[in-house]
Amino acid sequence: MTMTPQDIGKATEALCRKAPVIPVLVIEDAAHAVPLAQALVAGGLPVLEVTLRTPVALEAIAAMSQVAGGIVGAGTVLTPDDVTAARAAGAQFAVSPGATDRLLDACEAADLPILPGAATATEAMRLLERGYDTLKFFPASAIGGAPALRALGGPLPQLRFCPTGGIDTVNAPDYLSLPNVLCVGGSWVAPRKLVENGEWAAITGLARQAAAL
Ligand SMILES: O=C(O)C(=O)C[C@H](O)[C@H](O)COP(=O)(O)O
Repeated sequence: MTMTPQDIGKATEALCRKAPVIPVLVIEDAAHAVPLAQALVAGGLPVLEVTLRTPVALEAIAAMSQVAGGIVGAGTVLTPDDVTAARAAGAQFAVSPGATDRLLDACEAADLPILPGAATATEAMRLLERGYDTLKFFPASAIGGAPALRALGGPLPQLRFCPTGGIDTVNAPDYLSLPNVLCVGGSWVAPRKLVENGEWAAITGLARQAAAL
């Protein structure tokens, strides 16, 4: 089977509409995976992105995929090999800071919906030309934040975004109020210290706050 970019856009848009925030997770200890996923899902954030930036990321994706109510994807997906590995671990979607044709070919062939990253009008236009209309805007705050994304929506109103990078509870509403934003991504709902200390109830509290944005 091969997913079309249009199928992928429908799938990622549905994921982005499930909650206002997709937690971006950097997991250092596989034992944290399940309780962390349970804590976030309990707080109302079902869609979870595990970055492929640590040695245990794939193991964490596999474990978290068993958590009821969770939809687990892989972040920092850069290459076709990452796509194969993420798929095999049970990831239901992929997120990339950017996009290459090789990466998109691999996701389409593997039936793995992807949120490809764009930071400029040209990058967004290239993705749109290929059929992708639901994108990640990265690194959101550093490239102009909500005003930049609002400005892109002028000439490119058909694109929808999940901005990520430097977003927190304070600036998230600026993004979420834009017509071209479906949800935001961010690591603030799972701070390293709380995860290390196993403070799952506190993480559920942060998730609840994020889910209400
Ligand atoms: O690794 C990736 O592909 C990413 O997705 C990068 C993340 O979007 C940022 O690391 C978000 O991090 P914060 O700025 O801490 O919220």
